[in-house]
Amino acid sequence: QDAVPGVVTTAAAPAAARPHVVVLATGGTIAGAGASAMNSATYTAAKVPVDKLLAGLPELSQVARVSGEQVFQIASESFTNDNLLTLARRVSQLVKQPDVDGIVVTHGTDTLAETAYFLGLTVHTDKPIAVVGSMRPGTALSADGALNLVNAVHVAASKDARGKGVLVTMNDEIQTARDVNKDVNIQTGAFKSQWGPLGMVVEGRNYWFRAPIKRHTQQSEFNIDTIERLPQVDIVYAYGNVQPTAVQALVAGGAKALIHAGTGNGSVADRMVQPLRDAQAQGVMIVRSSRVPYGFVLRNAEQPDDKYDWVAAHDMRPEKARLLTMLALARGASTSELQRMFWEY
Ligand SMILES: NC(=O)C[C@H](N)C(=O)O
Repeated sequence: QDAVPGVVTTAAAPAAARPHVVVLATGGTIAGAGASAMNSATYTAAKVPVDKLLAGLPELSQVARVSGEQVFQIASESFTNDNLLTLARRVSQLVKQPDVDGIVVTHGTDTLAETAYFLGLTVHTDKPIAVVGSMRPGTALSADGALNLVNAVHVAASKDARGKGVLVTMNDEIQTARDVNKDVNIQTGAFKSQWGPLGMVVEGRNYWFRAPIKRHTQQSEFNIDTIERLPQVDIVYAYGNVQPTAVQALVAGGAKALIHAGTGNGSVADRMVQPLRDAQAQGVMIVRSSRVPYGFVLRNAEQPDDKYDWVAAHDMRPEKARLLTMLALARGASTSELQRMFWEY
């Protein structure tokens, strides 16, 4: 292939010189199987073991030396904090090995963006980490997992992906873990970022158009190697006629912080303000995010954050705000430190 400035392909390298990529499999639809080829949405996730997934893709050997590890075999809606810690610790161990050049994590798409963001916040490396899933099981017509996985291995094997943090490779796009979210619950073009993808991966070449600006991996103040536990942080959802029942139950259940998924610009219903302040009086940090997927929550707009000592989650979706807040609390961060983190990560 002709050289293209800023573009790297690994496809032509001799076998011994090919980069070593470890595929850590966690389950999801990319390891799913349905009853018939017509079942694109009705199937069982987390069925196919990683060895079988890799054996079904001889194309991978053109891209990298690939080894697989089955870390979990679960649908990603069932991911827990313990799963996050176990996975991040394994990634952190592997990236320290000189014989490992990049990591791929195969994952269900439901919480893929959360795990990818968590890895980007906690694993210190400049080696590429590509998180990938599929919207259709491998048994379906036009299954998307095979190409998504080949693309992920290619990105993880690429020198030009180094230092860009954790990347998500779905539907030929390369997205930064921080910005990407699952925004469509059916269809292969499900992952979107309101700030746009970083680039595309097409036929074994990466095409980059931008780079992440926020702190991640090597510049992160969080480090999985020193995190023992994650404190309980929960989410309360806003809607018409909302009542304080959920807030009170979550506080009673031991929440150390609550992410309020408000309406509009992180708005809080008048009858919810006092219950949230009562929770705060019991030591629970309050973070204002929004159930609206795009835009961002402005500090002191809609609610007086300075006066109440509340934190604005900026453009973080509630579920990602939960992850940053857990990591902040694990470090004993104050509300002003957590606010700084929302601007920086
Ligand atoms: N497409 C998928 O992977 C969805 C599945 N529920 C999962 O997250 O495991």
